[in-house]
Amino acid sequence: MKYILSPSILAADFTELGRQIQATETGGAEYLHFDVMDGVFVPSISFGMPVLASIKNATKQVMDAHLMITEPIRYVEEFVKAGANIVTVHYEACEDVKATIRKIHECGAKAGISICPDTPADVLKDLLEEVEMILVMTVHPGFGGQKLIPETLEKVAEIRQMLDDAGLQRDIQVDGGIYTNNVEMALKAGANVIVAGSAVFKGSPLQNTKEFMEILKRYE
Ligand SMILES: O=C(CO)[C@@H](O)[C@H](O)COP(=O)(O)O
Repeated sequence: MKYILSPSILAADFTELGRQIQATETGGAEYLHFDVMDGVFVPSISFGMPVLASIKNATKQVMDAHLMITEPIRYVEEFVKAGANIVTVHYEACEDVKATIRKIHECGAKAGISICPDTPADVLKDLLEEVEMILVMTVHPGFGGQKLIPETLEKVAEIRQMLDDAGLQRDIQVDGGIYTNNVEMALKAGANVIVAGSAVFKGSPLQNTKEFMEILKRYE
């Protein structure tokens, strides 16, 4: 299994964005995470397609868009056009989850499905085969800089078991409150794609990325 770091630019210094993204790429982060918030599904508003479009040609990283928006099917095509290679939508935000996943694939992107901390893992049972990635939120979505909720990692283990039982190889992403001092808890539970915002962008993004990558390499 591949272990990947996906730095969330939500925590970046936007006056230094290009340089900071470059630093994470140099440090070994293969993905770049975009936390898109609409002020409806989550209480905060972040950024949208123009930000992805302006970054698209500035990095070779896989553009990993996490849509924390209501009825994301409405915007899938625009996010893929703006450069998203992976589009992750929330189970709780979709009226028709399967149609939304289909739309992502029709647009040419990989599909991820995400669940909030209070949503049980078994809602995903019929969806695991349909997606390339499952995102288990380790904080309540809406803001960066929160503390990881340890119980969410039990769901990571449960989903990895469900995947193994079904003979499926899928990525499991975790997002929220992940630092170098707790990332191994997530890796041991079965996650292999790590989102980190504050832990990467506060201080030196290059050094922080390298520290994460050293840990991830031990699990390869
Ligand atoms: O997606 C969200 C919140 O909705 C965040 O969890 C960020 O993507 C990660 O932020 P840190 O907790 O790493 O600062």
